[in-house]
Amino acid sequence: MTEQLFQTNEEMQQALAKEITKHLSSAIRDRGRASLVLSGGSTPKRLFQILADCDLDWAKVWITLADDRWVDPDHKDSNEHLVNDNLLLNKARFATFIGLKTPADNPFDGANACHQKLQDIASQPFDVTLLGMGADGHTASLFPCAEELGKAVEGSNLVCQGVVPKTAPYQRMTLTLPVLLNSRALFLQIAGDDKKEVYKTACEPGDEAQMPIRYFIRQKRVPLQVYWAPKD
Ligand SMILES: O=C1O[C@H](COP(=O)(O)O)[C@@H](O)[C@H](O)[C@H]1O
Repeated sequence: MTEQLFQTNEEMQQALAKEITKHLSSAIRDRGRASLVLSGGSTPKRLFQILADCDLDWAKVWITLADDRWVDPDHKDSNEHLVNDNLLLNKARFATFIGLKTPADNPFDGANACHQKLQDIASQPFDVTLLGMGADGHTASLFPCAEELGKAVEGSNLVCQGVVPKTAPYQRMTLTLPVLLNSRALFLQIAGDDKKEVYKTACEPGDEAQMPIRYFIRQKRVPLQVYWAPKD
């Protein structure tokens, strides 16, 4: 695991964009294509805007989400909406985006169709996975105390799992822990002093199910690269 602390939020966003682009470029060079798994929330918006202008053969890049709220893709709280509005523009408009939302009424009914859509992503293991973290220690939509957490971290035949958080609004779809860890590079992007404290607590001993980010901090499969900066 590595930790990088930046003086400003912009420095972090620029550094992370450079690092992600480097991994995607190597993947394209070595395997002819690349895959990128993104998180939503407020923290990565600027990163997406920077990435949208990065020089990369975006037509060879497949993008999906670590999780999304089960709302229409044009809803203001949809992670798909965030990606559409901030990343899939300019140079990055040639990328192939596969969202998690389906027309089903809820993520449980939508799980099979979502699983099928994700089979189309052209490069697995994922080349880059970007995680965020909530104030309750959730990451992706692996929420503490959610009934579905056990299934989502143990994995099954499905790559995704419907979740009803007890600590946040909206039903969600999340990629499962084994699928998220099936990545060549894994980044955790967090901003603000409050999140730094949550992260410090997560690094201490304690139940993983209480702070699911611990599954990623403690695993040995792929080094977790932590990027932190003030909110600005
Ligand atoms: O609910 C979510 O929140 C987390 C963190 O969001 P932020 O606003 O604190 O940056 C995010 O990682 C996750 O993808 C999203 O669904």
